[in-house]
Amino acid sequence: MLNQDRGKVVEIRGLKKSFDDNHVLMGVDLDLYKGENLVVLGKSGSGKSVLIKIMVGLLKQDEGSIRILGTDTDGLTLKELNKLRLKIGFSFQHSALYDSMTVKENLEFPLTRNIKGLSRKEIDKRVDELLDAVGLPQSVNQMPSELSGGQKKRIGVARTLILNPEIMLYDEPTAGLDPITCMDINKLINQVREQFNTSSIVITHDLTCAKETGDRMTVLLDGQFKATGTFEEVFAQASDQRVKSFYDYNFIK
Ligand SMILES: Nc1ncnc2c1ncn2[C@@H]1O[C@H](COP(=O)(O)OP(=O)(O)OP(=O)(O)O)[C@@H](O)[C@H]1O
Repeated sequence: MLNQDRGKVVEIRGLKKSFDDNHVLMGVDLDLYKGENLVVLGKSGSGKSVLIKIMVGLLKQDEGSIRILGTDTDGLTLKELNKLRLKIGFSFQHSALYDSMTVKENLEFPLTRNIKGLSRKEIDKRVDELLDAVGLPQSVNQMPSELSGGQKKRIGVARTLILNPEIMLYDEPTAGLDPITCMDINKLINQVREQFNTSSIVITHDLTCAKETGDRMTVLLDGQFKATGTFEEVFAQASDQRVKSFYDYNFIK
């Protein structure tokens, strides 16, 4: 079945955001379909993180509407917004693990904070499931400082998944990693989609990551999406010279 036939989990229309004279988003439309990985490409400073932060309510848009899992975010009370947020997993660029906690404690933290009354056995089971899913069961008692960059990303993904989100937002998942580890993380993103039935937005400027993980991609340029489609549609048929040059800089021909 085509992803488009499964319905939308995110629908953004006419999103605008400026910081004084810095007009970052200037009328952005975005659809995320159930079960797809959508890649948002854009150079540094183009507004990718601002878009994601608005989606999870960390920033407020100036104009435009956001519909997530059938709910319009505008006008929600804080309680309603927090409930919706639990269905969105935000995997931060720098993993955002707590340095003073073990891997197990890092994973338990969002679980016990958001779901009351879980037994010790249930918590341990969920932590074990997630560590297995990201291939790091042996790291359960390690401290973040003992993990490699790629391992930290995996634990960050496990921690994001622990609340069973329907939507995953990956912010620069391969930033700062060597090419082999990037490949592993790309595989993990695809595996997470299959195993946890998530729909995902992957924010990146890594074209290999985009090609490996994206069913569709869209390029953020000058505050708007300039091209949307499959990797081939966006880059082979690009009419915008800046979209083309984005490709040329990433791939040595
Ligand atoms: N809270 C803020 N206050 C003022 N300006 C901001 C704020 N957050 C972001 N900006 C500005 O918005 C623009 C887009 O920033 P953003 O972090 O979204 O870029 P990005 O595309 O994610 O870049 P990168 O790939 O480097 O992370 C930048 O010019 C940045 O300075």
